[in-house]
Amino acid sequence: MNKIKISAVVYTNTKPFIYGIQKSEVSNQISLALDIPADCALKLINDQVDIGLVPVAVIPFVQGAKIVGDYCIGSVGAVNSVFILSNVPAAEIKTVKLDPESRTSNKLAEVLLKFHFKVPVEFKVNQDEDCDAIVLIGDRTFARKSEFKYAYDMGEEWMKFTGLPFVYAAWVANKSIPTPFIDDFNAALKLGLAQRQALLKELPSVPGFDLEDYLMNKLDFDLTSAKRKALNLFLEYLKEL
Ligand SMILES: C=C(O[C@@H]1C=C(C(=O)O)C=C[C@H]1O)C(=O)O
Repeated sequence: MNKIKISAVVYTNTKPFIYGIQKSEVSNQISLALDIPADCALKLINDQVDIGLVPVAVIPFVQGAKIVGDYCIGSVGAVNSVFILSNVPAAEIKTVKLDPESRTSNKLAEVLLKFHFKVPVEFKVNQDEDCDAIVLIGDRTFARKSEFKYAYDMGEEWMKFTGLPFVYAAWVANKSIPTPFIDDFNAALKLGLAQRQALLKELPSVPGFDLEDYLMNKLDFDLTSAKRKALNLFLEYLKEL
């Protein structure tokens, strides 16, 4: 049988899922690549993979997109790895440099600055530009908050704005995948989440960053109905940008 091709996020936030997959039989049916989120998105859109842990902002661009399984990369309030970092308060931000590795959080920054902070801002993709603020996600944010006067945690700001949790990335298929595979895959994800303490013992510590709090408390992996509601609301806001 052909293997199911999967692209998953290379950051620490996805390690519980990878741990569960590697410890499960289903790994024999998978060809797994670890990519930055922007590349997970590209691979799923271009049909180079069958399933991706993709930034939710790209779901409208995936033909035949179907969310699979019961898990995601999400948070209920602060996530501690998705930031607008700045030396001026939000009200004074005029230019923001986007994170080339991100697709969701770049758009979340646009939504929050326009509808929550209500400041008109110019967004730059050129990494050489000098800006008032930057969007930064993933492991590159670990222990970097204190370098800036203001660190807006976008999970926390979204919660203040909408009263809802948030979904950054979801497992999305671009074609019909056999249900028995999805069931086994979902069970592997669940196993990995249940074994986060064992995983933490294997991960190198990060000075100035509480990895246990991040994986056990800040990240919230259950794709609940409140998170699905938040996802639909976020996709609606994207149409208003
Ligand atoms: C919580 C995070 O969620 C992520 C943010 C993403 C994005 O902004 O496009 C995509 C995948 C996730 O890795 C993070 O990377 O810190």
